[in-house]
Amino acid sequence: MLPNIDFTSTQAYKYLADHFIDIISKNLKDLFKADSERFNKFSIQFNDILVDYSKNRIDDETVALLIQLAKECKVKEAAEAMFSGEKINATEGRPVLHIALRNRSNKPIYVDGKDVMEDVNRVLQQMKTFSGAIISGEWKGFTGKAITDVVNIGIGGSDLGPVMVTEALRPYKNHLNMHFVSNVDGTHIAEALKTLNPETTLFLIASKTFTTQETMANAHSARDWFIAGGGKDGDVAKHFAALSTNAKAVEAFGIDTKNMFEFWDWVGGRYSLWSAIGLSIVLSIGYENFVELLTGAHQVDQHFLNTEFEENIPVILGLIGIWYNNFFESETNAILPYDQYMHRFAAYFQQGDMESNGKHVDRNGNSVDYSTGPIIWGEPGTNGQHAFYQLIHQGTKLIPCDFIAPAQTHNPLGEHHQMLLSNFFAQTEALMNGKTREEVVAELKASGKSDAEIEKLAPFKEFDGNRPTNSFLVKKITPRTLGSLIAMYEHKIFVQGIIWNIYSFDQWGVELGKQLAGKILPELRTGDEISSHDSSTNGLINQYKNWR
Ligand SMILES: O=P(O)(O)OC[C@H]1O[C@H](O)[C@@H](O)[C@@H](O)[C@@H]1O
Repeated sequence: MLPNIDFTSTQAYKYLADHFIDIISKNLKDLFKADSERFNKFSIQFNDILVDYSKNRIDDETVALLIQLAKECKVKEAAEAMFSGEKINATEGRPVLHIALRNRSNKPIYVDGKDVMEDVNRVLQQMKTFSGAIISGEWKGFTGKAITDVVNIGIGGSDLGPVMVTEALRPYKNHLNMHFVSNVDGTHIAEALKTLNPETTLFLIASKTFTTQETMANAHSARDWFIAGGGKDGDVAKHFAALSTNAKAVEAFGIDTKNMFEFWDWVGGRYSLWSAIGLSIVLSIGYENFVELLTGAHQVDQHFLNTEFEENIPVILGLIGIWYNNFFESETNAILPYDQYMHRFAAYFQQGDMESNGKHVDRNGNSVDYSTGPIIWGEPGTNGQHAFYQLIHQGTKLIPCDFIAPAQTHNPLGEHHQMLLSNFFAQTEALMNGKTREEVVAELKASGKSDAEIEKLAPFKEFDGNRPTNSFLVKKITPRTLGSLIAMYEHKIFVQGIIWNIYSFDQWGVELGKQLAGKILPELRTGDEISSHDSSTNGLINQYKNWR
């Protein structure tokens, strides 16, 4: 059972509310000046990842009170409930066990009396054998040629994780060309198929439920293309595999269940890249590297479960997020990787975080009167600097930012990497220090401006600073460090969901739109004028019919 505590009625929350008044008047710059140990105190190194959270609007007391909050909200007990296979996803009646998928210790984890590790290891072995045959070229297509291209057809959790990881780990990839098709917009699959040859293409139909409209439509179009390209029904087994929890639907689609890579209802879609859904990752970087990814995540799982809160990265990150969300009332959180290969990292955690904690009903079924999950967004640096950083530096909104950068690049090229990292360090420093009126004036004077000009310009060139950031300095982006980074964010989201007293592992909010689209589709099939909706929806549908 998960704890069920209103965090706003805890002692710690009350103390934090008082303490907040004290903190808002403090400037980060001064906090650094006042404490030479600040960086040492507020940074944690975990293997090859250094997490520096010292540039946050916190002091010793803030951290102590936030930790008290986590304790009062029984975060540790909740983590233990998750790790031991309790059905903590109560609205779906399921355990939450992505940690089992990367449980490299193989310590048994029981669900309804059965050790799930047997199933996990069986499917991992199946992925190893299959990927080995495809990568080596031993597996032949219907005309006897080896596979050259792999198309993962899936959406949401069955797409974003595999895309993010295969992109982030491109330096580890083999000769296979990877393609990802998610959107039901026919353009997505049409463009992907343009360059492909049915004789050498393998499709992975990735869907936990195997009922998702977008994925099924794309899968059927892929199958039609395959048949039109000379494949026979009997050849489908050589070119289609399914990654799913729904064996019946896989069979009904015509995919041999021998080519089905199973996972289980205790794996949430947005936490599934560690499962059979990761087959495209395995095909792209090889099984050994996939195991490294799992290992990196497993190490963080152990860290999260066993480390005191003071040194516990996901707990600290989660608490700092709550500090901004519920006291500073910041609404968003930017994720800014200074690594081109990580360009889908923010998109991945848009689903990871917003689908998990974008909930306004607490675990008692009541509407909450406090703010929950933040809006997650971001783009890789330095591109973001030339687009939206203006608002982060000088806008009216407080935007806590996560900066992520590798110390070593996979592409040493002249001074590129040093330039990139100089921007990373400079941005976090600038956001903290800002630029005072005196500094602006001195600079303008030095450039020869008149006093009148200086007076006019100075307000626009001033930066308040005091803008918070977390810095993640990673020795190098490898399968292992990436696995660790992802797991840190996953558990951060967990910590926050526990404190907000919401259910982080269901996603009822995606249902309504799906249901309505299901009702509207038949209306679009006819030429009749539609009048069954509100006037806006009717008007749009009828104009669409006029124009199509
Ligand atoms: O893997 P599936 O079943 O196709 O679901 C794909 C996606 O569908 C919905 O949008 C949600 O339930 C997501 O969490 C899920 O990732």
